[in-house]
Amino acid sequence: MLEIISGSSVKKLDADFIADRGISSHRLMENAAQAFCGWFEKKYHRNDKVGIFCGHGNNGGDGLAIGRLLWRKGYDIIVFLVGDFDRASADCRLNRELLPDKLPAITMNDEDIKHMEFDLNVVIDAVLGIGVNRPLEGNILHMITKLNGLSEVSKVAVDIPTGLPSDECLKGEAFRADVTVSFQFPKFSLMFPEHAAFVGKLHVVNIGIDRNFLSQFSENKFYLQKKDVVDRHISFSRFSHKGDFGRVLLAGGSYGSMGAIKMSAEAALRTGSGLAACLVPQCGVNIIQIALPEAQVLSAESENNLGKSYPQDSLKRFDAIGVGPGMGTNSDAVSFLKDFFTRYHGPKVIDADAINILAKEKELLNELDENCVLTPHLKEFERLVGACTNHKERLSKSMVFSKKYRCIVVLKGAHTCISFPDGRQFFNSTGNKHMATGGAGDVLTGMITSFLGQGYSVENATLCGVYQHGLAGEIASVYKKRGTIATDIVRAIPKSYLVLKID
Ligand SMILES: NC(=O)C1=CN([C@@H]2O[C@H](COP(=O)(O)OP(=O)(O)OC[C@H]3O[C@@H](n4cnc5c(N)ncnc54)[C@H](OP(=O)(O)O)[C@@H]3O)[C@@H](O)[C@H]2O)[C@H](O)CC1
Ligand SMILES: [K+]
Repeated sequence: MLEIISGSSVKKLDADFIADRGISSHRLMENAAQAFCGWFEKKYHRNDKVGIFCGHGNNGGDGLAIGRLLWRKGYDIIVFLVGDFDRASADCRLNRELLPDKLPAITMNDEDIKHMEFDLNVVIDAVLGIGVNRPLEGNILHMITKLNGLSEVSKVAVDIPTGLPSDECLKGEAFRADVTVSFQFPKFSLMFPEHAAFVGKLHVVNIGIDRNFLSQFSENKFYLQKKDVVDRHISFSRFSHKGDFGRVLLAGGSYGSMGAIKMSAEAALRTGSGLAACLVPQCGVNIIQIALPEAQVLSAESENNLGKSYPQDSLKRFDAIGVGPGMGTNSDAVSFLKDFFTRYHGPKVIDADAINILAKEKELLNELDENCVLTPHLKEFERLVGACTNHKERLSKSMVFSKKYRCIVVLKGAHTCISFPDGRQFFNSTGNKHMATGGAGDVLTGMITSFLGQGYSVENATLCGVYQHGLAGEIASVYKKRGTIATDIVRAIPKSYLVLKID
């Protein structure tokens, strides 16, 4: 499991690692540069014109080493020196000395920055890394603003885009990367949705600091990747029957919002549930039966919203229940939820309007069962806990909430964060902007509910559900791009199993 460690600890981590392994800091920088180049070579051609913008700290040192290595491999490289090289760090200075004489290196003063026309296909940003300690200004600000304005240029940030603090929210300007190649682990602030436009795609390369070593610096924050979920899946045998794959119920829907519960139930079936049923108000019965013939339908007595009268006794048939999608928040829906909380104490996912009801009726929070899963998007979460000034605050409040109510909070968004009551937070690595579409959350509810019904522990169900939902979104959007809709994500769930090599 890849740790996310705060930037303030990285200096100590580097120093301890170097001392422990008896290597030089220059060697570690060389490892970082090699790892970057290994990634770069797979993406870019030797006839691309590559400009590497280097500052005077170790991030600049990385950039200079990258320049040397790529130049040796035959890339067309120009190095631009941006910063105060009289104050260069030791490894930056050494890498500057190691630059081959024939490799052009141009010192940029403010006039050059203003007037220079860049004829480049690729810009590599190695001006500042995690050492940034104030908003950009002067030369560096002008340089970064100019680079951000270049069009039809591929922009790559080394470790972290220049200007982004590693653990805080951005104040001022930063480099807007298409891709950020971060060393060893993603820096915490790369997980913030406010920074998505600066980070671009995130890629993490290994620079040789092993997991065991990193774990000494653990801050209980983890980056959730493919290898972390594969072993969490249950294998079923050829003798498995419908019951083994779990019976789940999705409760919700209201007049005009029946699609939400249909998508949740369909997602549960595509995730592998042996049986999925929908509990809907009367107006939804025919809709669900026609739209999703594989689902059973249970009807509440009321016409347009779930209400207090519904087939209560049938709840015990289900191995897991997802509640909330399309449910509405009127008084009928509130009385349904209150009744449901008193009757069903099995594994459950609480989403959408069920969360909105919790936000309105705060005393209901005390009825939450230990280990229930809440899946708010950012707005729903703030309705629950109050307005937050930024994502860092949201993340800290979601941890506090999870500990207080002993529940699992899935804070949805780019790098969905899953908080567990023991203080661990997992940040998802899958998914993309094309998943920001109505109904995507209903699909996630169906998937997590399905895994709970299949007998996964709540931890495994949540981590597998979030990871695979993002993966299905990536698969769905390969050709559909911004035309991707939630049912495309549902249809891509089977293929996500193929990618994970799970049958
Ligand atoms: N394990 C790893 O991840 C490794 C990372 N490496 C790389 O090292 C950088 C971090 O290097 P560091 O030297 O600590 O920091 P920076 O390169 O980011 O630069 C720090 C210098 O920048 C000055 N500074 C800070 N803020 C500003 C600003 N807004 N404007 C101008 N200058 C600024 C600061 O000096 P001051 O005295 O002026 O405050 C520093 O001199 C990491 O990101 C990786 O890329 C290693 O290569 C290997 C291991
Ligand atoms: K950088």
